[in-house]
Amino acid sequence: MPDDDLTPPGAWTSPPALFLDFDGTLVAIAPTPDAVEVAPDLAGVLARLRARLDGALAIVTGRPVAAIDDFLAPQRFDVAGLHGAELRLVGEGLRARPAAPALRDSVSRLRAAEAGGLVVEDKGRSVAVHWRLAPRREEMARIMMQREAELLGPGWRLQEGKSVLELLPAGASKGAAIAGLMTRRPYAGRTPIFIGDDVTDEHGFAEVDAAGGVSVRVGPGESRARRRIADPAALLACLRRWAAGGEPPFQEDRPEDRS
Ligand SMILES: O=P(O)(O)OC[C@H]1O[C@H](O[C@H]2O[C@H](CO)[C@@H](O)[C@H](O)[C@H]2O)[C@H](O)[C@@H](O)[C@@H]1O
Repeated sequence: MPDDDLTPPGAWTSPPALFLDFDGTLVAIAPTPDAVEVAPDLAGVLARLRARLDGALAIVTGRPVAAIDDFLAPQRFDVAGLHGAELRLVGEGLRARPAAPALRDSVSRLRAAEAGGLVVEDKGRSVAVHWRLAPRREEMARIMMQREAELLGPGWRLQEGKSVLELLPAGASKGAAIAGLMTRRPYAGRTPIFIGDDVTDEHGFAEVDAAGGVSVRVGPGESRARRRIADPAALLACLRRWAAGGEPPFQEDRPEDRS
């Protein structure tokens, strides 16, 4: 995206609501899903930031809510999981449609075909096949997942990601998840900021742009996001400053906010 498309949004007209992706955004990409390294102060920084934002901070992720709870323990955050197919607000129970028995059959078939470094990630209400450790198996993974999508039918969709393809309930998207949260307290009436790094985050960028908010892409690559930040380490440094009482980032077109 050329620099002249990085339109400075100007000062916010209302206080911000912060929506954060997890993998590739709050933690660096790792070889496998369970190998990510969470900075020891990440959960504390997010908790302090949430207090500064009067509670208006949520994680919007492809991970299950339970995985985010584990990574950020003992803190609990509002989490839209599985690209929006799950929602759990702090102090409330998990909201999600019932797990689909047909997906169990898909997981079994995918596991039976799991070979040569492909990783099948069973997320309960969705399933992902990763080829990061076996790039030459990408085509095989795509064929397997396309077949499962056809078997499951129109209630399901495929989601592209970084060296991964996921099967999700068709209505789930990060844009819909952010739109839903923006109708609730304490998010309603605020300026939404969404920070993410991947194809699935483009739905979220579109949603916050349409709502007059701020879309921020972490790292390089084509994106509709209007702002850039170099990598998860740069973002964490920025969130630390904000949580510690510094000026909110992404209000002006500041060079340090861009890669
Ligand atoms: O929406 P996100 O929070 O960014 O989650 C998207 C997917 O992230 C994970 O996979 C990605 O990160 C892994 C760990 O770095 C990496 O090994 C993999 O190649 C990436 O695709 C996670 O495993 C998925 O469940 C999430 O949907």
